[in-house]
Amino acid sequence: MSKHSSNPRPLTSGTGGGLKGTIRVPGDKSVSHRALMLGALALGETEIHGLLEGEDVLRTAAAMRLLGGETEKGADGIWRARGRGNGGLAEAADVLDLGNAGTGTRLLMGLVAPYPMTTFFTGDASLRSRPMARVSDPLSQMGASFVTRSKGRPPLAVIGTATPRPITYKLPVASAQVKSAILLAGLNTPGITTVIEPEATRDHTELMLRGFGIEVKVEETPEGRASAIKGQGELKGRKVVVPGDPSSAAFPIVAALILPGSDILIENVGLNPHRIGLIDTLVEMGASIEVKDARIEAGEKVGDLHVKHSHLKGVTVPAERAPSMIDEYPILSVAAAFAEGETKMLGLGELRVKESDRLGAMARGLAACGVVLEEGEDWLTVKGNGKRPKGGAHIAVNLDHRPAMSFLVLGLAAEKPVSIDDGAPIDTSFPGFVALMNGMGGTISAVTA
Ligand SMILES: O=C(O)C1=C[C@@H](OP(=O)(O)O)[C@@H](O)[C@H](O)C1
Ligand SMILES: C=C(OP(=O)(O)O)C(=O)O
Repeated sequence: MSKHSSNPRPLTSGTGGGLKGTIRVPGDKSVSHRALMLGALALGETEIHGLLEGEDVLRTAAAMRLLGGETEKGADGIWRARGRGNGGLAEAADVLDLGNAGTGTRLLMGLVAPYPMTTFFTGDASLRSRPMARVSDPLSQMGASFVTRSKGRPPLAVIGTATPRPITYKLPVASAQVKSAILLAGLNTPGITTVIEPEATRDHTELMLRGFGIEVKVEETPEGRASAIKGQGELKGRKVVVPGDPSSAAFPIVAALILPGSDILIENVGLNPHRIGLIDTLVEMGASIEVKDARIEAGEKVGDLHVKHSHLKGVTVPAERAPSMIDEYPILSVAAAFAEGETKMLGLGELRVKESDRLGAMARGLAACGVVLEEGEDWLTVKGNGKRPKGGAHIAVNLDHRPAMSFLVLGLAAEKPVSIDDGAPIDTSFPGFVALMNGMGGTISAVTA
């Protein structure tokens, strides 16, 4: 049975002309969660410019308030946060409902673990099906204990510890969420907590902890990249500037590449080297994507992207690239459907445990749109013929924003319109998606009964 939100919003997209214009996408979701968590813990005021006001992030703001921090949006549009300093979280008087957000849940599980208090977590039907043992296993080694539903799924309770122990933990899966949960637990743990990752993942937590005044050392070791946090330092409020989310920019980028006549500029996109695997892959496929005015803002690399319609060729995307584009495979598989030749995407096991089974969802939905493909346990091969796919399918998105946006982008350039059963989940990461796409000439509309 498919899952949808309490107020489902069916949407459809039909073939339109090329996209034109200059746009900005909303703030980076990963950076926004972290800015609220650290800001609402730190001493003094943190100003957050460009916070993503998506549902996932607003849930983190509410959770931090329940844990004793302050987070509010000012009349000037700037978010301000203030806390009681490291070690200063208070027991939440209610369940933390993180909605659809795996990042919010897993990072907060780490943040609350080194406190002598119990914290309850729940979320929507998607979140309640996601594996959390990957986080509770290392946090148990640090002294916390857990009560969960079967297979470690939420609702769950974190029973924190008054005497946390630092650990050195080698990640069994390439996951920035697991790494971050351990580093955030290390924040209120005496001594040095170290995470070793065989494959480097996004480093927003390490960069931001440093920005707040915490000592974090990162070094390459024979076993992988080791990130070590010195616990119980003080966090000092600061100014955070959130870049545009490259995972959101991915949708207008691919839409412009597959729609003939498109020529767009996306300003102020985050270009952290651990997030740009999609851009590298699309350029290998022959995409015209030019980075302009690359600069560093508040510790993160950003730039403007000039994207023009391009003839794409199939490529092999190696498994090692997966951490740097993990959320971008749904939209890459759409680009691949318009390319000439086979695109092989390897190392996709983690896609099975996102907001939905994204590998299965993309394979089923693309096939329904007439795309020839092969699906393996952790790989997908899309066999493009250089022509636009038929489209004409109705897709159930199962509370998952990225397949939802991906299939709407496919419909913009397919032979026949594509519809999705529920566009509401898009608001978790990309509020204003439909208006932004239509403002450039896109043709996405509500399906009326
Ligand atoms: O740390 C983060 O902010 C994120 C890490 C990734 O998850 P995993 O760590 O589970 O790969 C990604 O899919 C998610 O959207 C955001
Ligand atoms: C996987 C994602 O998010 P999360 O894990 O935070 O739910 C995503 O945004 O694609």
